[in-house]
Amino acid sequence: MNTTRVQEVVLFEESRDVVKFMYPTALPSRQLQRTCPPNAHNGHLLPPPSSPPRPAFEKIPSTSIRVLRTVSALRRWRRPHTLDQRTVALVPTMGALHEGHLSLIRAAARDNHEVVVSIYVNPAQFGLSEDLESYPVTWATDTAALAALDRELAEDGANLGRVSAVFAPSTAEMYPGGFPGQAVESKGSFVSITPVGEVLEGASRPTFFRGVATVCMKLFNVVAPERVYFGQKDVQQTVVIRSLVRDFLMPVELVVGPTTRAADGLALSSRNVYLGERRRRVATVLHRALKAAEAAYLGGGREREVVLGAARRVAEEVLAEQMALAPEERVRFEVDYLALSDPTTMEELEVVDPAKGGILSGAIRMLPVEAPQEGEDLGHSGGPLVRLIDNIILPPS
Ligand SMILES: Nc1ncnc2c1ncn2[C@@H]1O[C@H](COP(=O)(O)OP(=O)(O)OP(=O)(O)O)[C@@H](O)[C@H]1O
Ligand SMILES: CC(C)(CO)[C@@H](O)C(=O)[O-]
Ligand code: BAL
Repeated sequence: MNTTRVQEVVLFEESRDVVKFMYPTALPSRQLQRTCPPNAHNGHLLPPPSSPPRPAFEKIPSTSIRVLRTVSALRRWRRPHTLDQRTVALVPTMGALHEGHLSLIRAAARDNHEVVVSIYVNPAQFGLSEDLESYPVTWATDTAALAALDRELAEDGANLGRVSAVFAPSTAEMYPGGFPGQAVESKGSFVSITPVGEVLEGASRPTFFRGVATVCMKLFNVVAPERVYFGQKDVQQTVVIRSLVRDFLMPVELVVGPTTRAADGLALSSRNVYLGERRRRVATVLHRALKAAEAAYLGGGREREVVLGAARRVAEEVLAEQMALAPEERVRFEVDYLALSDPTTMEELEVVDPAKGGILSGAIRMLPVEAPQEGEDLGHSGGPLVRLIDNIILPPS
């Protein structure tokens, strides 16, 4: 077999995009010269002077953060980092960025040379009757937040990297086979992670984890990150992603960041913008209920009824208080579920094994306000039904 060593020749270099071509060094130098176009100089190939200027790369203004909109542009951007052994982290998001997202990006920048933030509202994870059409899209404020965060990261010498790129593909890029089905029975190329994707959030949103696993598989394939960063706020999603990575032998490390909360305990979430002022005040009920369950566990409770009973009582008390108010003041909500689960499978537990710990989680539906008042802030999109989730980890003792 002919074993030839290769030499890298930089074809062109713009900003951080370097495209390298491989030439066999075993070729005699005259042959090597003939292989190269006539504008080659000292091994570097320069564009001919008459060639039209290449379009500038799209960047977030006043930053070096690249905006990449196609799979091929992302792969082109990625290639030199593989050759240079620079670690790449991916923080997948659906935009409408808040401090929770920024905390994940900070964690990614601490330990990786390059950080890619994806902003993509993935239709496949929205059920047919869910809020795909009204999901907040806030590109201008998102890019401003990333620019400000990038400046902050640059000033902190402890970080290995900064925000390198935003991947903001279209649905045609992400689903080349056509718009993905949102119905349970839709056909298409989907990744299903069961049984963990079928319980709790998966039971309430039957296409949700199929859509999440499918889009994350695509994002991981395109970005080829060494590490991916997800938030504990969506705890079942982290369990699904852990299974995806394990079962499809994906060479990526999953890092889970803690839930960022508002001062009153409400978990930050892009969907909080739907709440409006009246419902925002009551939306802490889920966190308060889970805290009561946590206190029951820390006080020695181990049985499901003891732990979850404490959470249910809080939810019932808050609802009773609200229902005692006039329709123009009150806030109605429904508890979708409160659960005590195994931390690795999300299977519901009858009794917590303190050596393993558990996950307390829940979802509530905040119903649209009754009797809206003149000028009342009803929230984004007129204040539709909002489904909120939250969780607390019961650590092993
Ligand atoms: N409060 C938070 N703290 C830490 N991470 C979070 C928080 N909220 C969201 N994340 C994480 O950010 C990533 C992107 O989430 P996403 O863009 O769906 O935001 P979101 O606020 O969860 O939106 P939604 O309201 O649609 O659930 C996910 O890994 C998610 O877990
Ligand atoms: C992981 C994710 C970006 C996939 O669309 C989404 O589910 C989210 O934002 O949590
Ligand atoms: N944060 C999870 C995305 C979703 O609820 O669709």
